[in-house]
Amino acid sequence: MIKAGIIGSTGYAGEELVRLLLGHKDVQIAWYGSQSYAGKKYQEVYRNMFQIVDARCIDEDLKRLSDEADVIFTATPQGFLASRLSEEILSRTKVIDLSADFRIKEVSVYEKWYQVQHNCPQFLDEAVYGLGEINQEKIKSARLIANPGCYPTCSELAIYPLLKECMIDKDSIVIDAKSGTSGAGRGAKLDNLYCEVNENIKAYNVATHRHTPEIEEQLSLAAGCPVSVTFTPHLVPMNRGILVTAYASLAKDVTEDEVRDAYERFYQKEPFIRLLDRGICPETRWVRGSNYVDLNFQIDERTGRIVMMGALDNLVKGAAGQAVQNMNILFGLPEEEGLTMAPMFP
Ligand SMILES: NC(=O)C1=CN([C@@H]2O[C@H](COP(=O)(O)OP(=O)(O)OC[C@H]3O[C@@H](n4cnc5c(N)ncnc54)[C@H](OP(=O)(O)O)[C@@H]3O)[C@@H](O)[C@H]2O)C=CC1
Ligand SMILES: CC(=O)N[C@@H](CCC(=O)OP(=O)(O)O)C(=O)O
Repeated sequence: MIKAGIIGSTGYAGEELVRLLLGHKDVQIAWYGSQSYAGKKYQEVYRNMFQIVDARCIDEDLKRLSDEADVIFTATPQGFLASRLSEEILSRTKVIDLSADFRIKEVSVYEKWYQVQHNCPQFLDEAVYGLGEINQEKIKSARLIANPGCYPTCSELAIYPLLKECMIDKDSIVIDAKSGTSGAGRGAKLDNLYCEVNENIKAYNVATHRHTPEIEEQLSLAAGCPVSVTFTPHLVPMNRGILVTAYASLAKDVTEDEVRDAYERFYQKEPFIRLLDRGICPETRWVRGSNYVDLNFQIDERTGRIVMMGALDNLVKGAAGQAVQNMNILFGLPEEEGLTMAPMFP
């Protein structure tokens, strides 16, 4: 049995981790970390866990907790892990971080976009970007995994094969993305009140969203040279889900079959990527509660552009599901273990 500890178990991403790990046959949750609910029963924080989880939340030092877990998930705000990680911790346990602390290799880029000081730059080189579809081999032997962001996961998976195959002009990429409100976490914020979100859709953090450098770094690795993108997120009135619609100019004459071949070649062995049938657009409702990413594309012959589309559940493939997928790869388990649930509907 793998003993797992969760710091930030009371947040939305943390709770989704709890839900998934409870259904994982090779995992036992060793402790439920929380600052504000320390001493309280987890089932009192999340009533869906009534008669399922009897444990109380604990607020303990990460170093001490690392003795009691084979893997620690940190589902905590930006800066938390980077201010506590040490060689001692990494020599005792694997760490899968759901925050952005170790996703971006350049400290100055991280500090500029996240507006926090990075307190642990010595582990940035070692951290592996946990996108299993692209970095599976590196993940296998990692000690520290930087779980990708929700928007970046969807954007990168939709665009990656076509950039890698030089089918699109790297300077022409525009990403329009939409997210449900759980993407903003459980903490009380004015912008996320029912009346602010319901019956509304808005763009936010236009040209300044902190996921931009993460997407650019990963797409640059695919292209083999610097790539910059225009990334615009939108908040939509639903609980879960991310929809990406990305546009780029075609770099050469390609047919629909050639583009489809590229996606199929890249993702043929990937259990969580579903390339939809021709003409079917991804929809968030068809992936909800699952670790699937639905992808498709459409060539616009008239403008010489291609539209690349993706949908995922931000709390599953965009956060906790991807973290469990990474844990499976790290511990040599089948990648799908504990993640084979079908999407829920309605
Ligand atoms: N929501 C999403 O869709 C996604 C989230 N993420 C990332 O996952 C992380 C968690 O996000 P999310 O669950 O949405 O956020 P929430 O605000 O819902 O939860 C944050 C969690 O962090 C804990 N926490 C806050 N401050 C501290 C602290 N100083 N020390 C220890 N624990 C602390 C809180 O615990 P408590 O209050 O009990 O102490 C809570 O459990 C973030 O880094 C986020 O960016 C990544 C991808 C998608
Ligand atoms: C709707 C909403 O507010 N979404 C969040 C998603 C951020 C997130 O999940 O944080 P990571 O950087 O750890 O991926 C946002 O736009 O900030």
